[in-house]
Amino acid sequence: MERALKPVIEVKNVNKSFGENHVLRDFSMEVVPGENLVILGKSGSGKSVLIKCIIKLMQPDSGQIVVLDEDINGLDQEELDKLRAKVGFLFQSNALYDSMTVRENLEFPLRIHWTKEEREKNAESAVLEALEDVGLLHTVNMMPSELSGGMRKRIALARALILKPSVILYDEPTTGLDPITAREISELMVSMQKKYNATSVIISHDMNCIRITSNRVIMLIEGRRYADDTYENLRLSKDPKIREFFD
Ligand SMILES: Nc1ncnc2c1ncn2[C@@H]1O[C@H](COP(=O)(O)OP(=O)(O)OP(=O)(O)O)[C@@H](O)[C@H]1O
Repeated sequence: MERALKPVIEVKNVNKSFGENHVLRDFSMEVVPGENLVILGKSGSGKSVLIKCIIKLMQPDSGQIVVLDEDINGLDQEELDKLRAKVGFLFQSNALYDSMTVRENLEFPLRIHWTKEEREKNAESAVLEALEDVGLLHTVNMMPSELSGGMRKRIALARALILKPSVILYDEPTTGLDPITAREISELMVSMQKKYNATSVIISHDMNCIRITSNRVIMLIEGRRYADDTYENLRLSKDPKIREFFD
């Protein structure tokens, strides 16, 4: 019998509370190589808390998280930095530096994770390739303030991809965009996943984005994994809690 693919991310029995607010309740999931997994949940259901725990911007109260074979709880800062080079993160806010050009924004991860020699040799071609990937080569010397919301999102995506991560985490990638731009970004996410053969975890409640990007959807309700299925099967579900997202 063929062995199941080894998960890229394993979240095991994670709990996270803020005072009386029990956000994640014994939450577990596995993400396998090459899939685009969407975490769907209402506002305030704990999606961002989960993704922050995965990248160790936040500490769970209990449970275990393993990313690319590393139990992240046991990592020191240096090991964590190494792991983060393999995990791209697209923030909801884009988190671009307004005082830096597009080129400087894209060089930022290289400054953290590459040596001076590596940067001198490869930074320019990496920046240009990442910009070409997202169709914005001509913006290399522009400031983020000169770009539209959709363009800023593309630049943030280029920056998340520049180190060619094996895992990409997307926090509500289409929030705040008009429907046409949102669709373009969703399609770009799929083509980037194909080009780099990355594994993606996407937090979203944009049903169109989920339809375009997902291979599988986990529904987070009251801190638990309420459903775990394809978009199409969930769309056909008669469960009222699931229907709420589609109707
Ligand atoms: N640092 C924090 N301190 C206290 N409470 C927090 C903190 N971060 C998140 N929370 C709480 O955890 C719950 C889940 O928040 P989270 O941001 O994960 O929601 P979400 O599902 O991502 O929502 P949205 O779709 O609106 O972004 C909320 O009740 C929120 O108030």
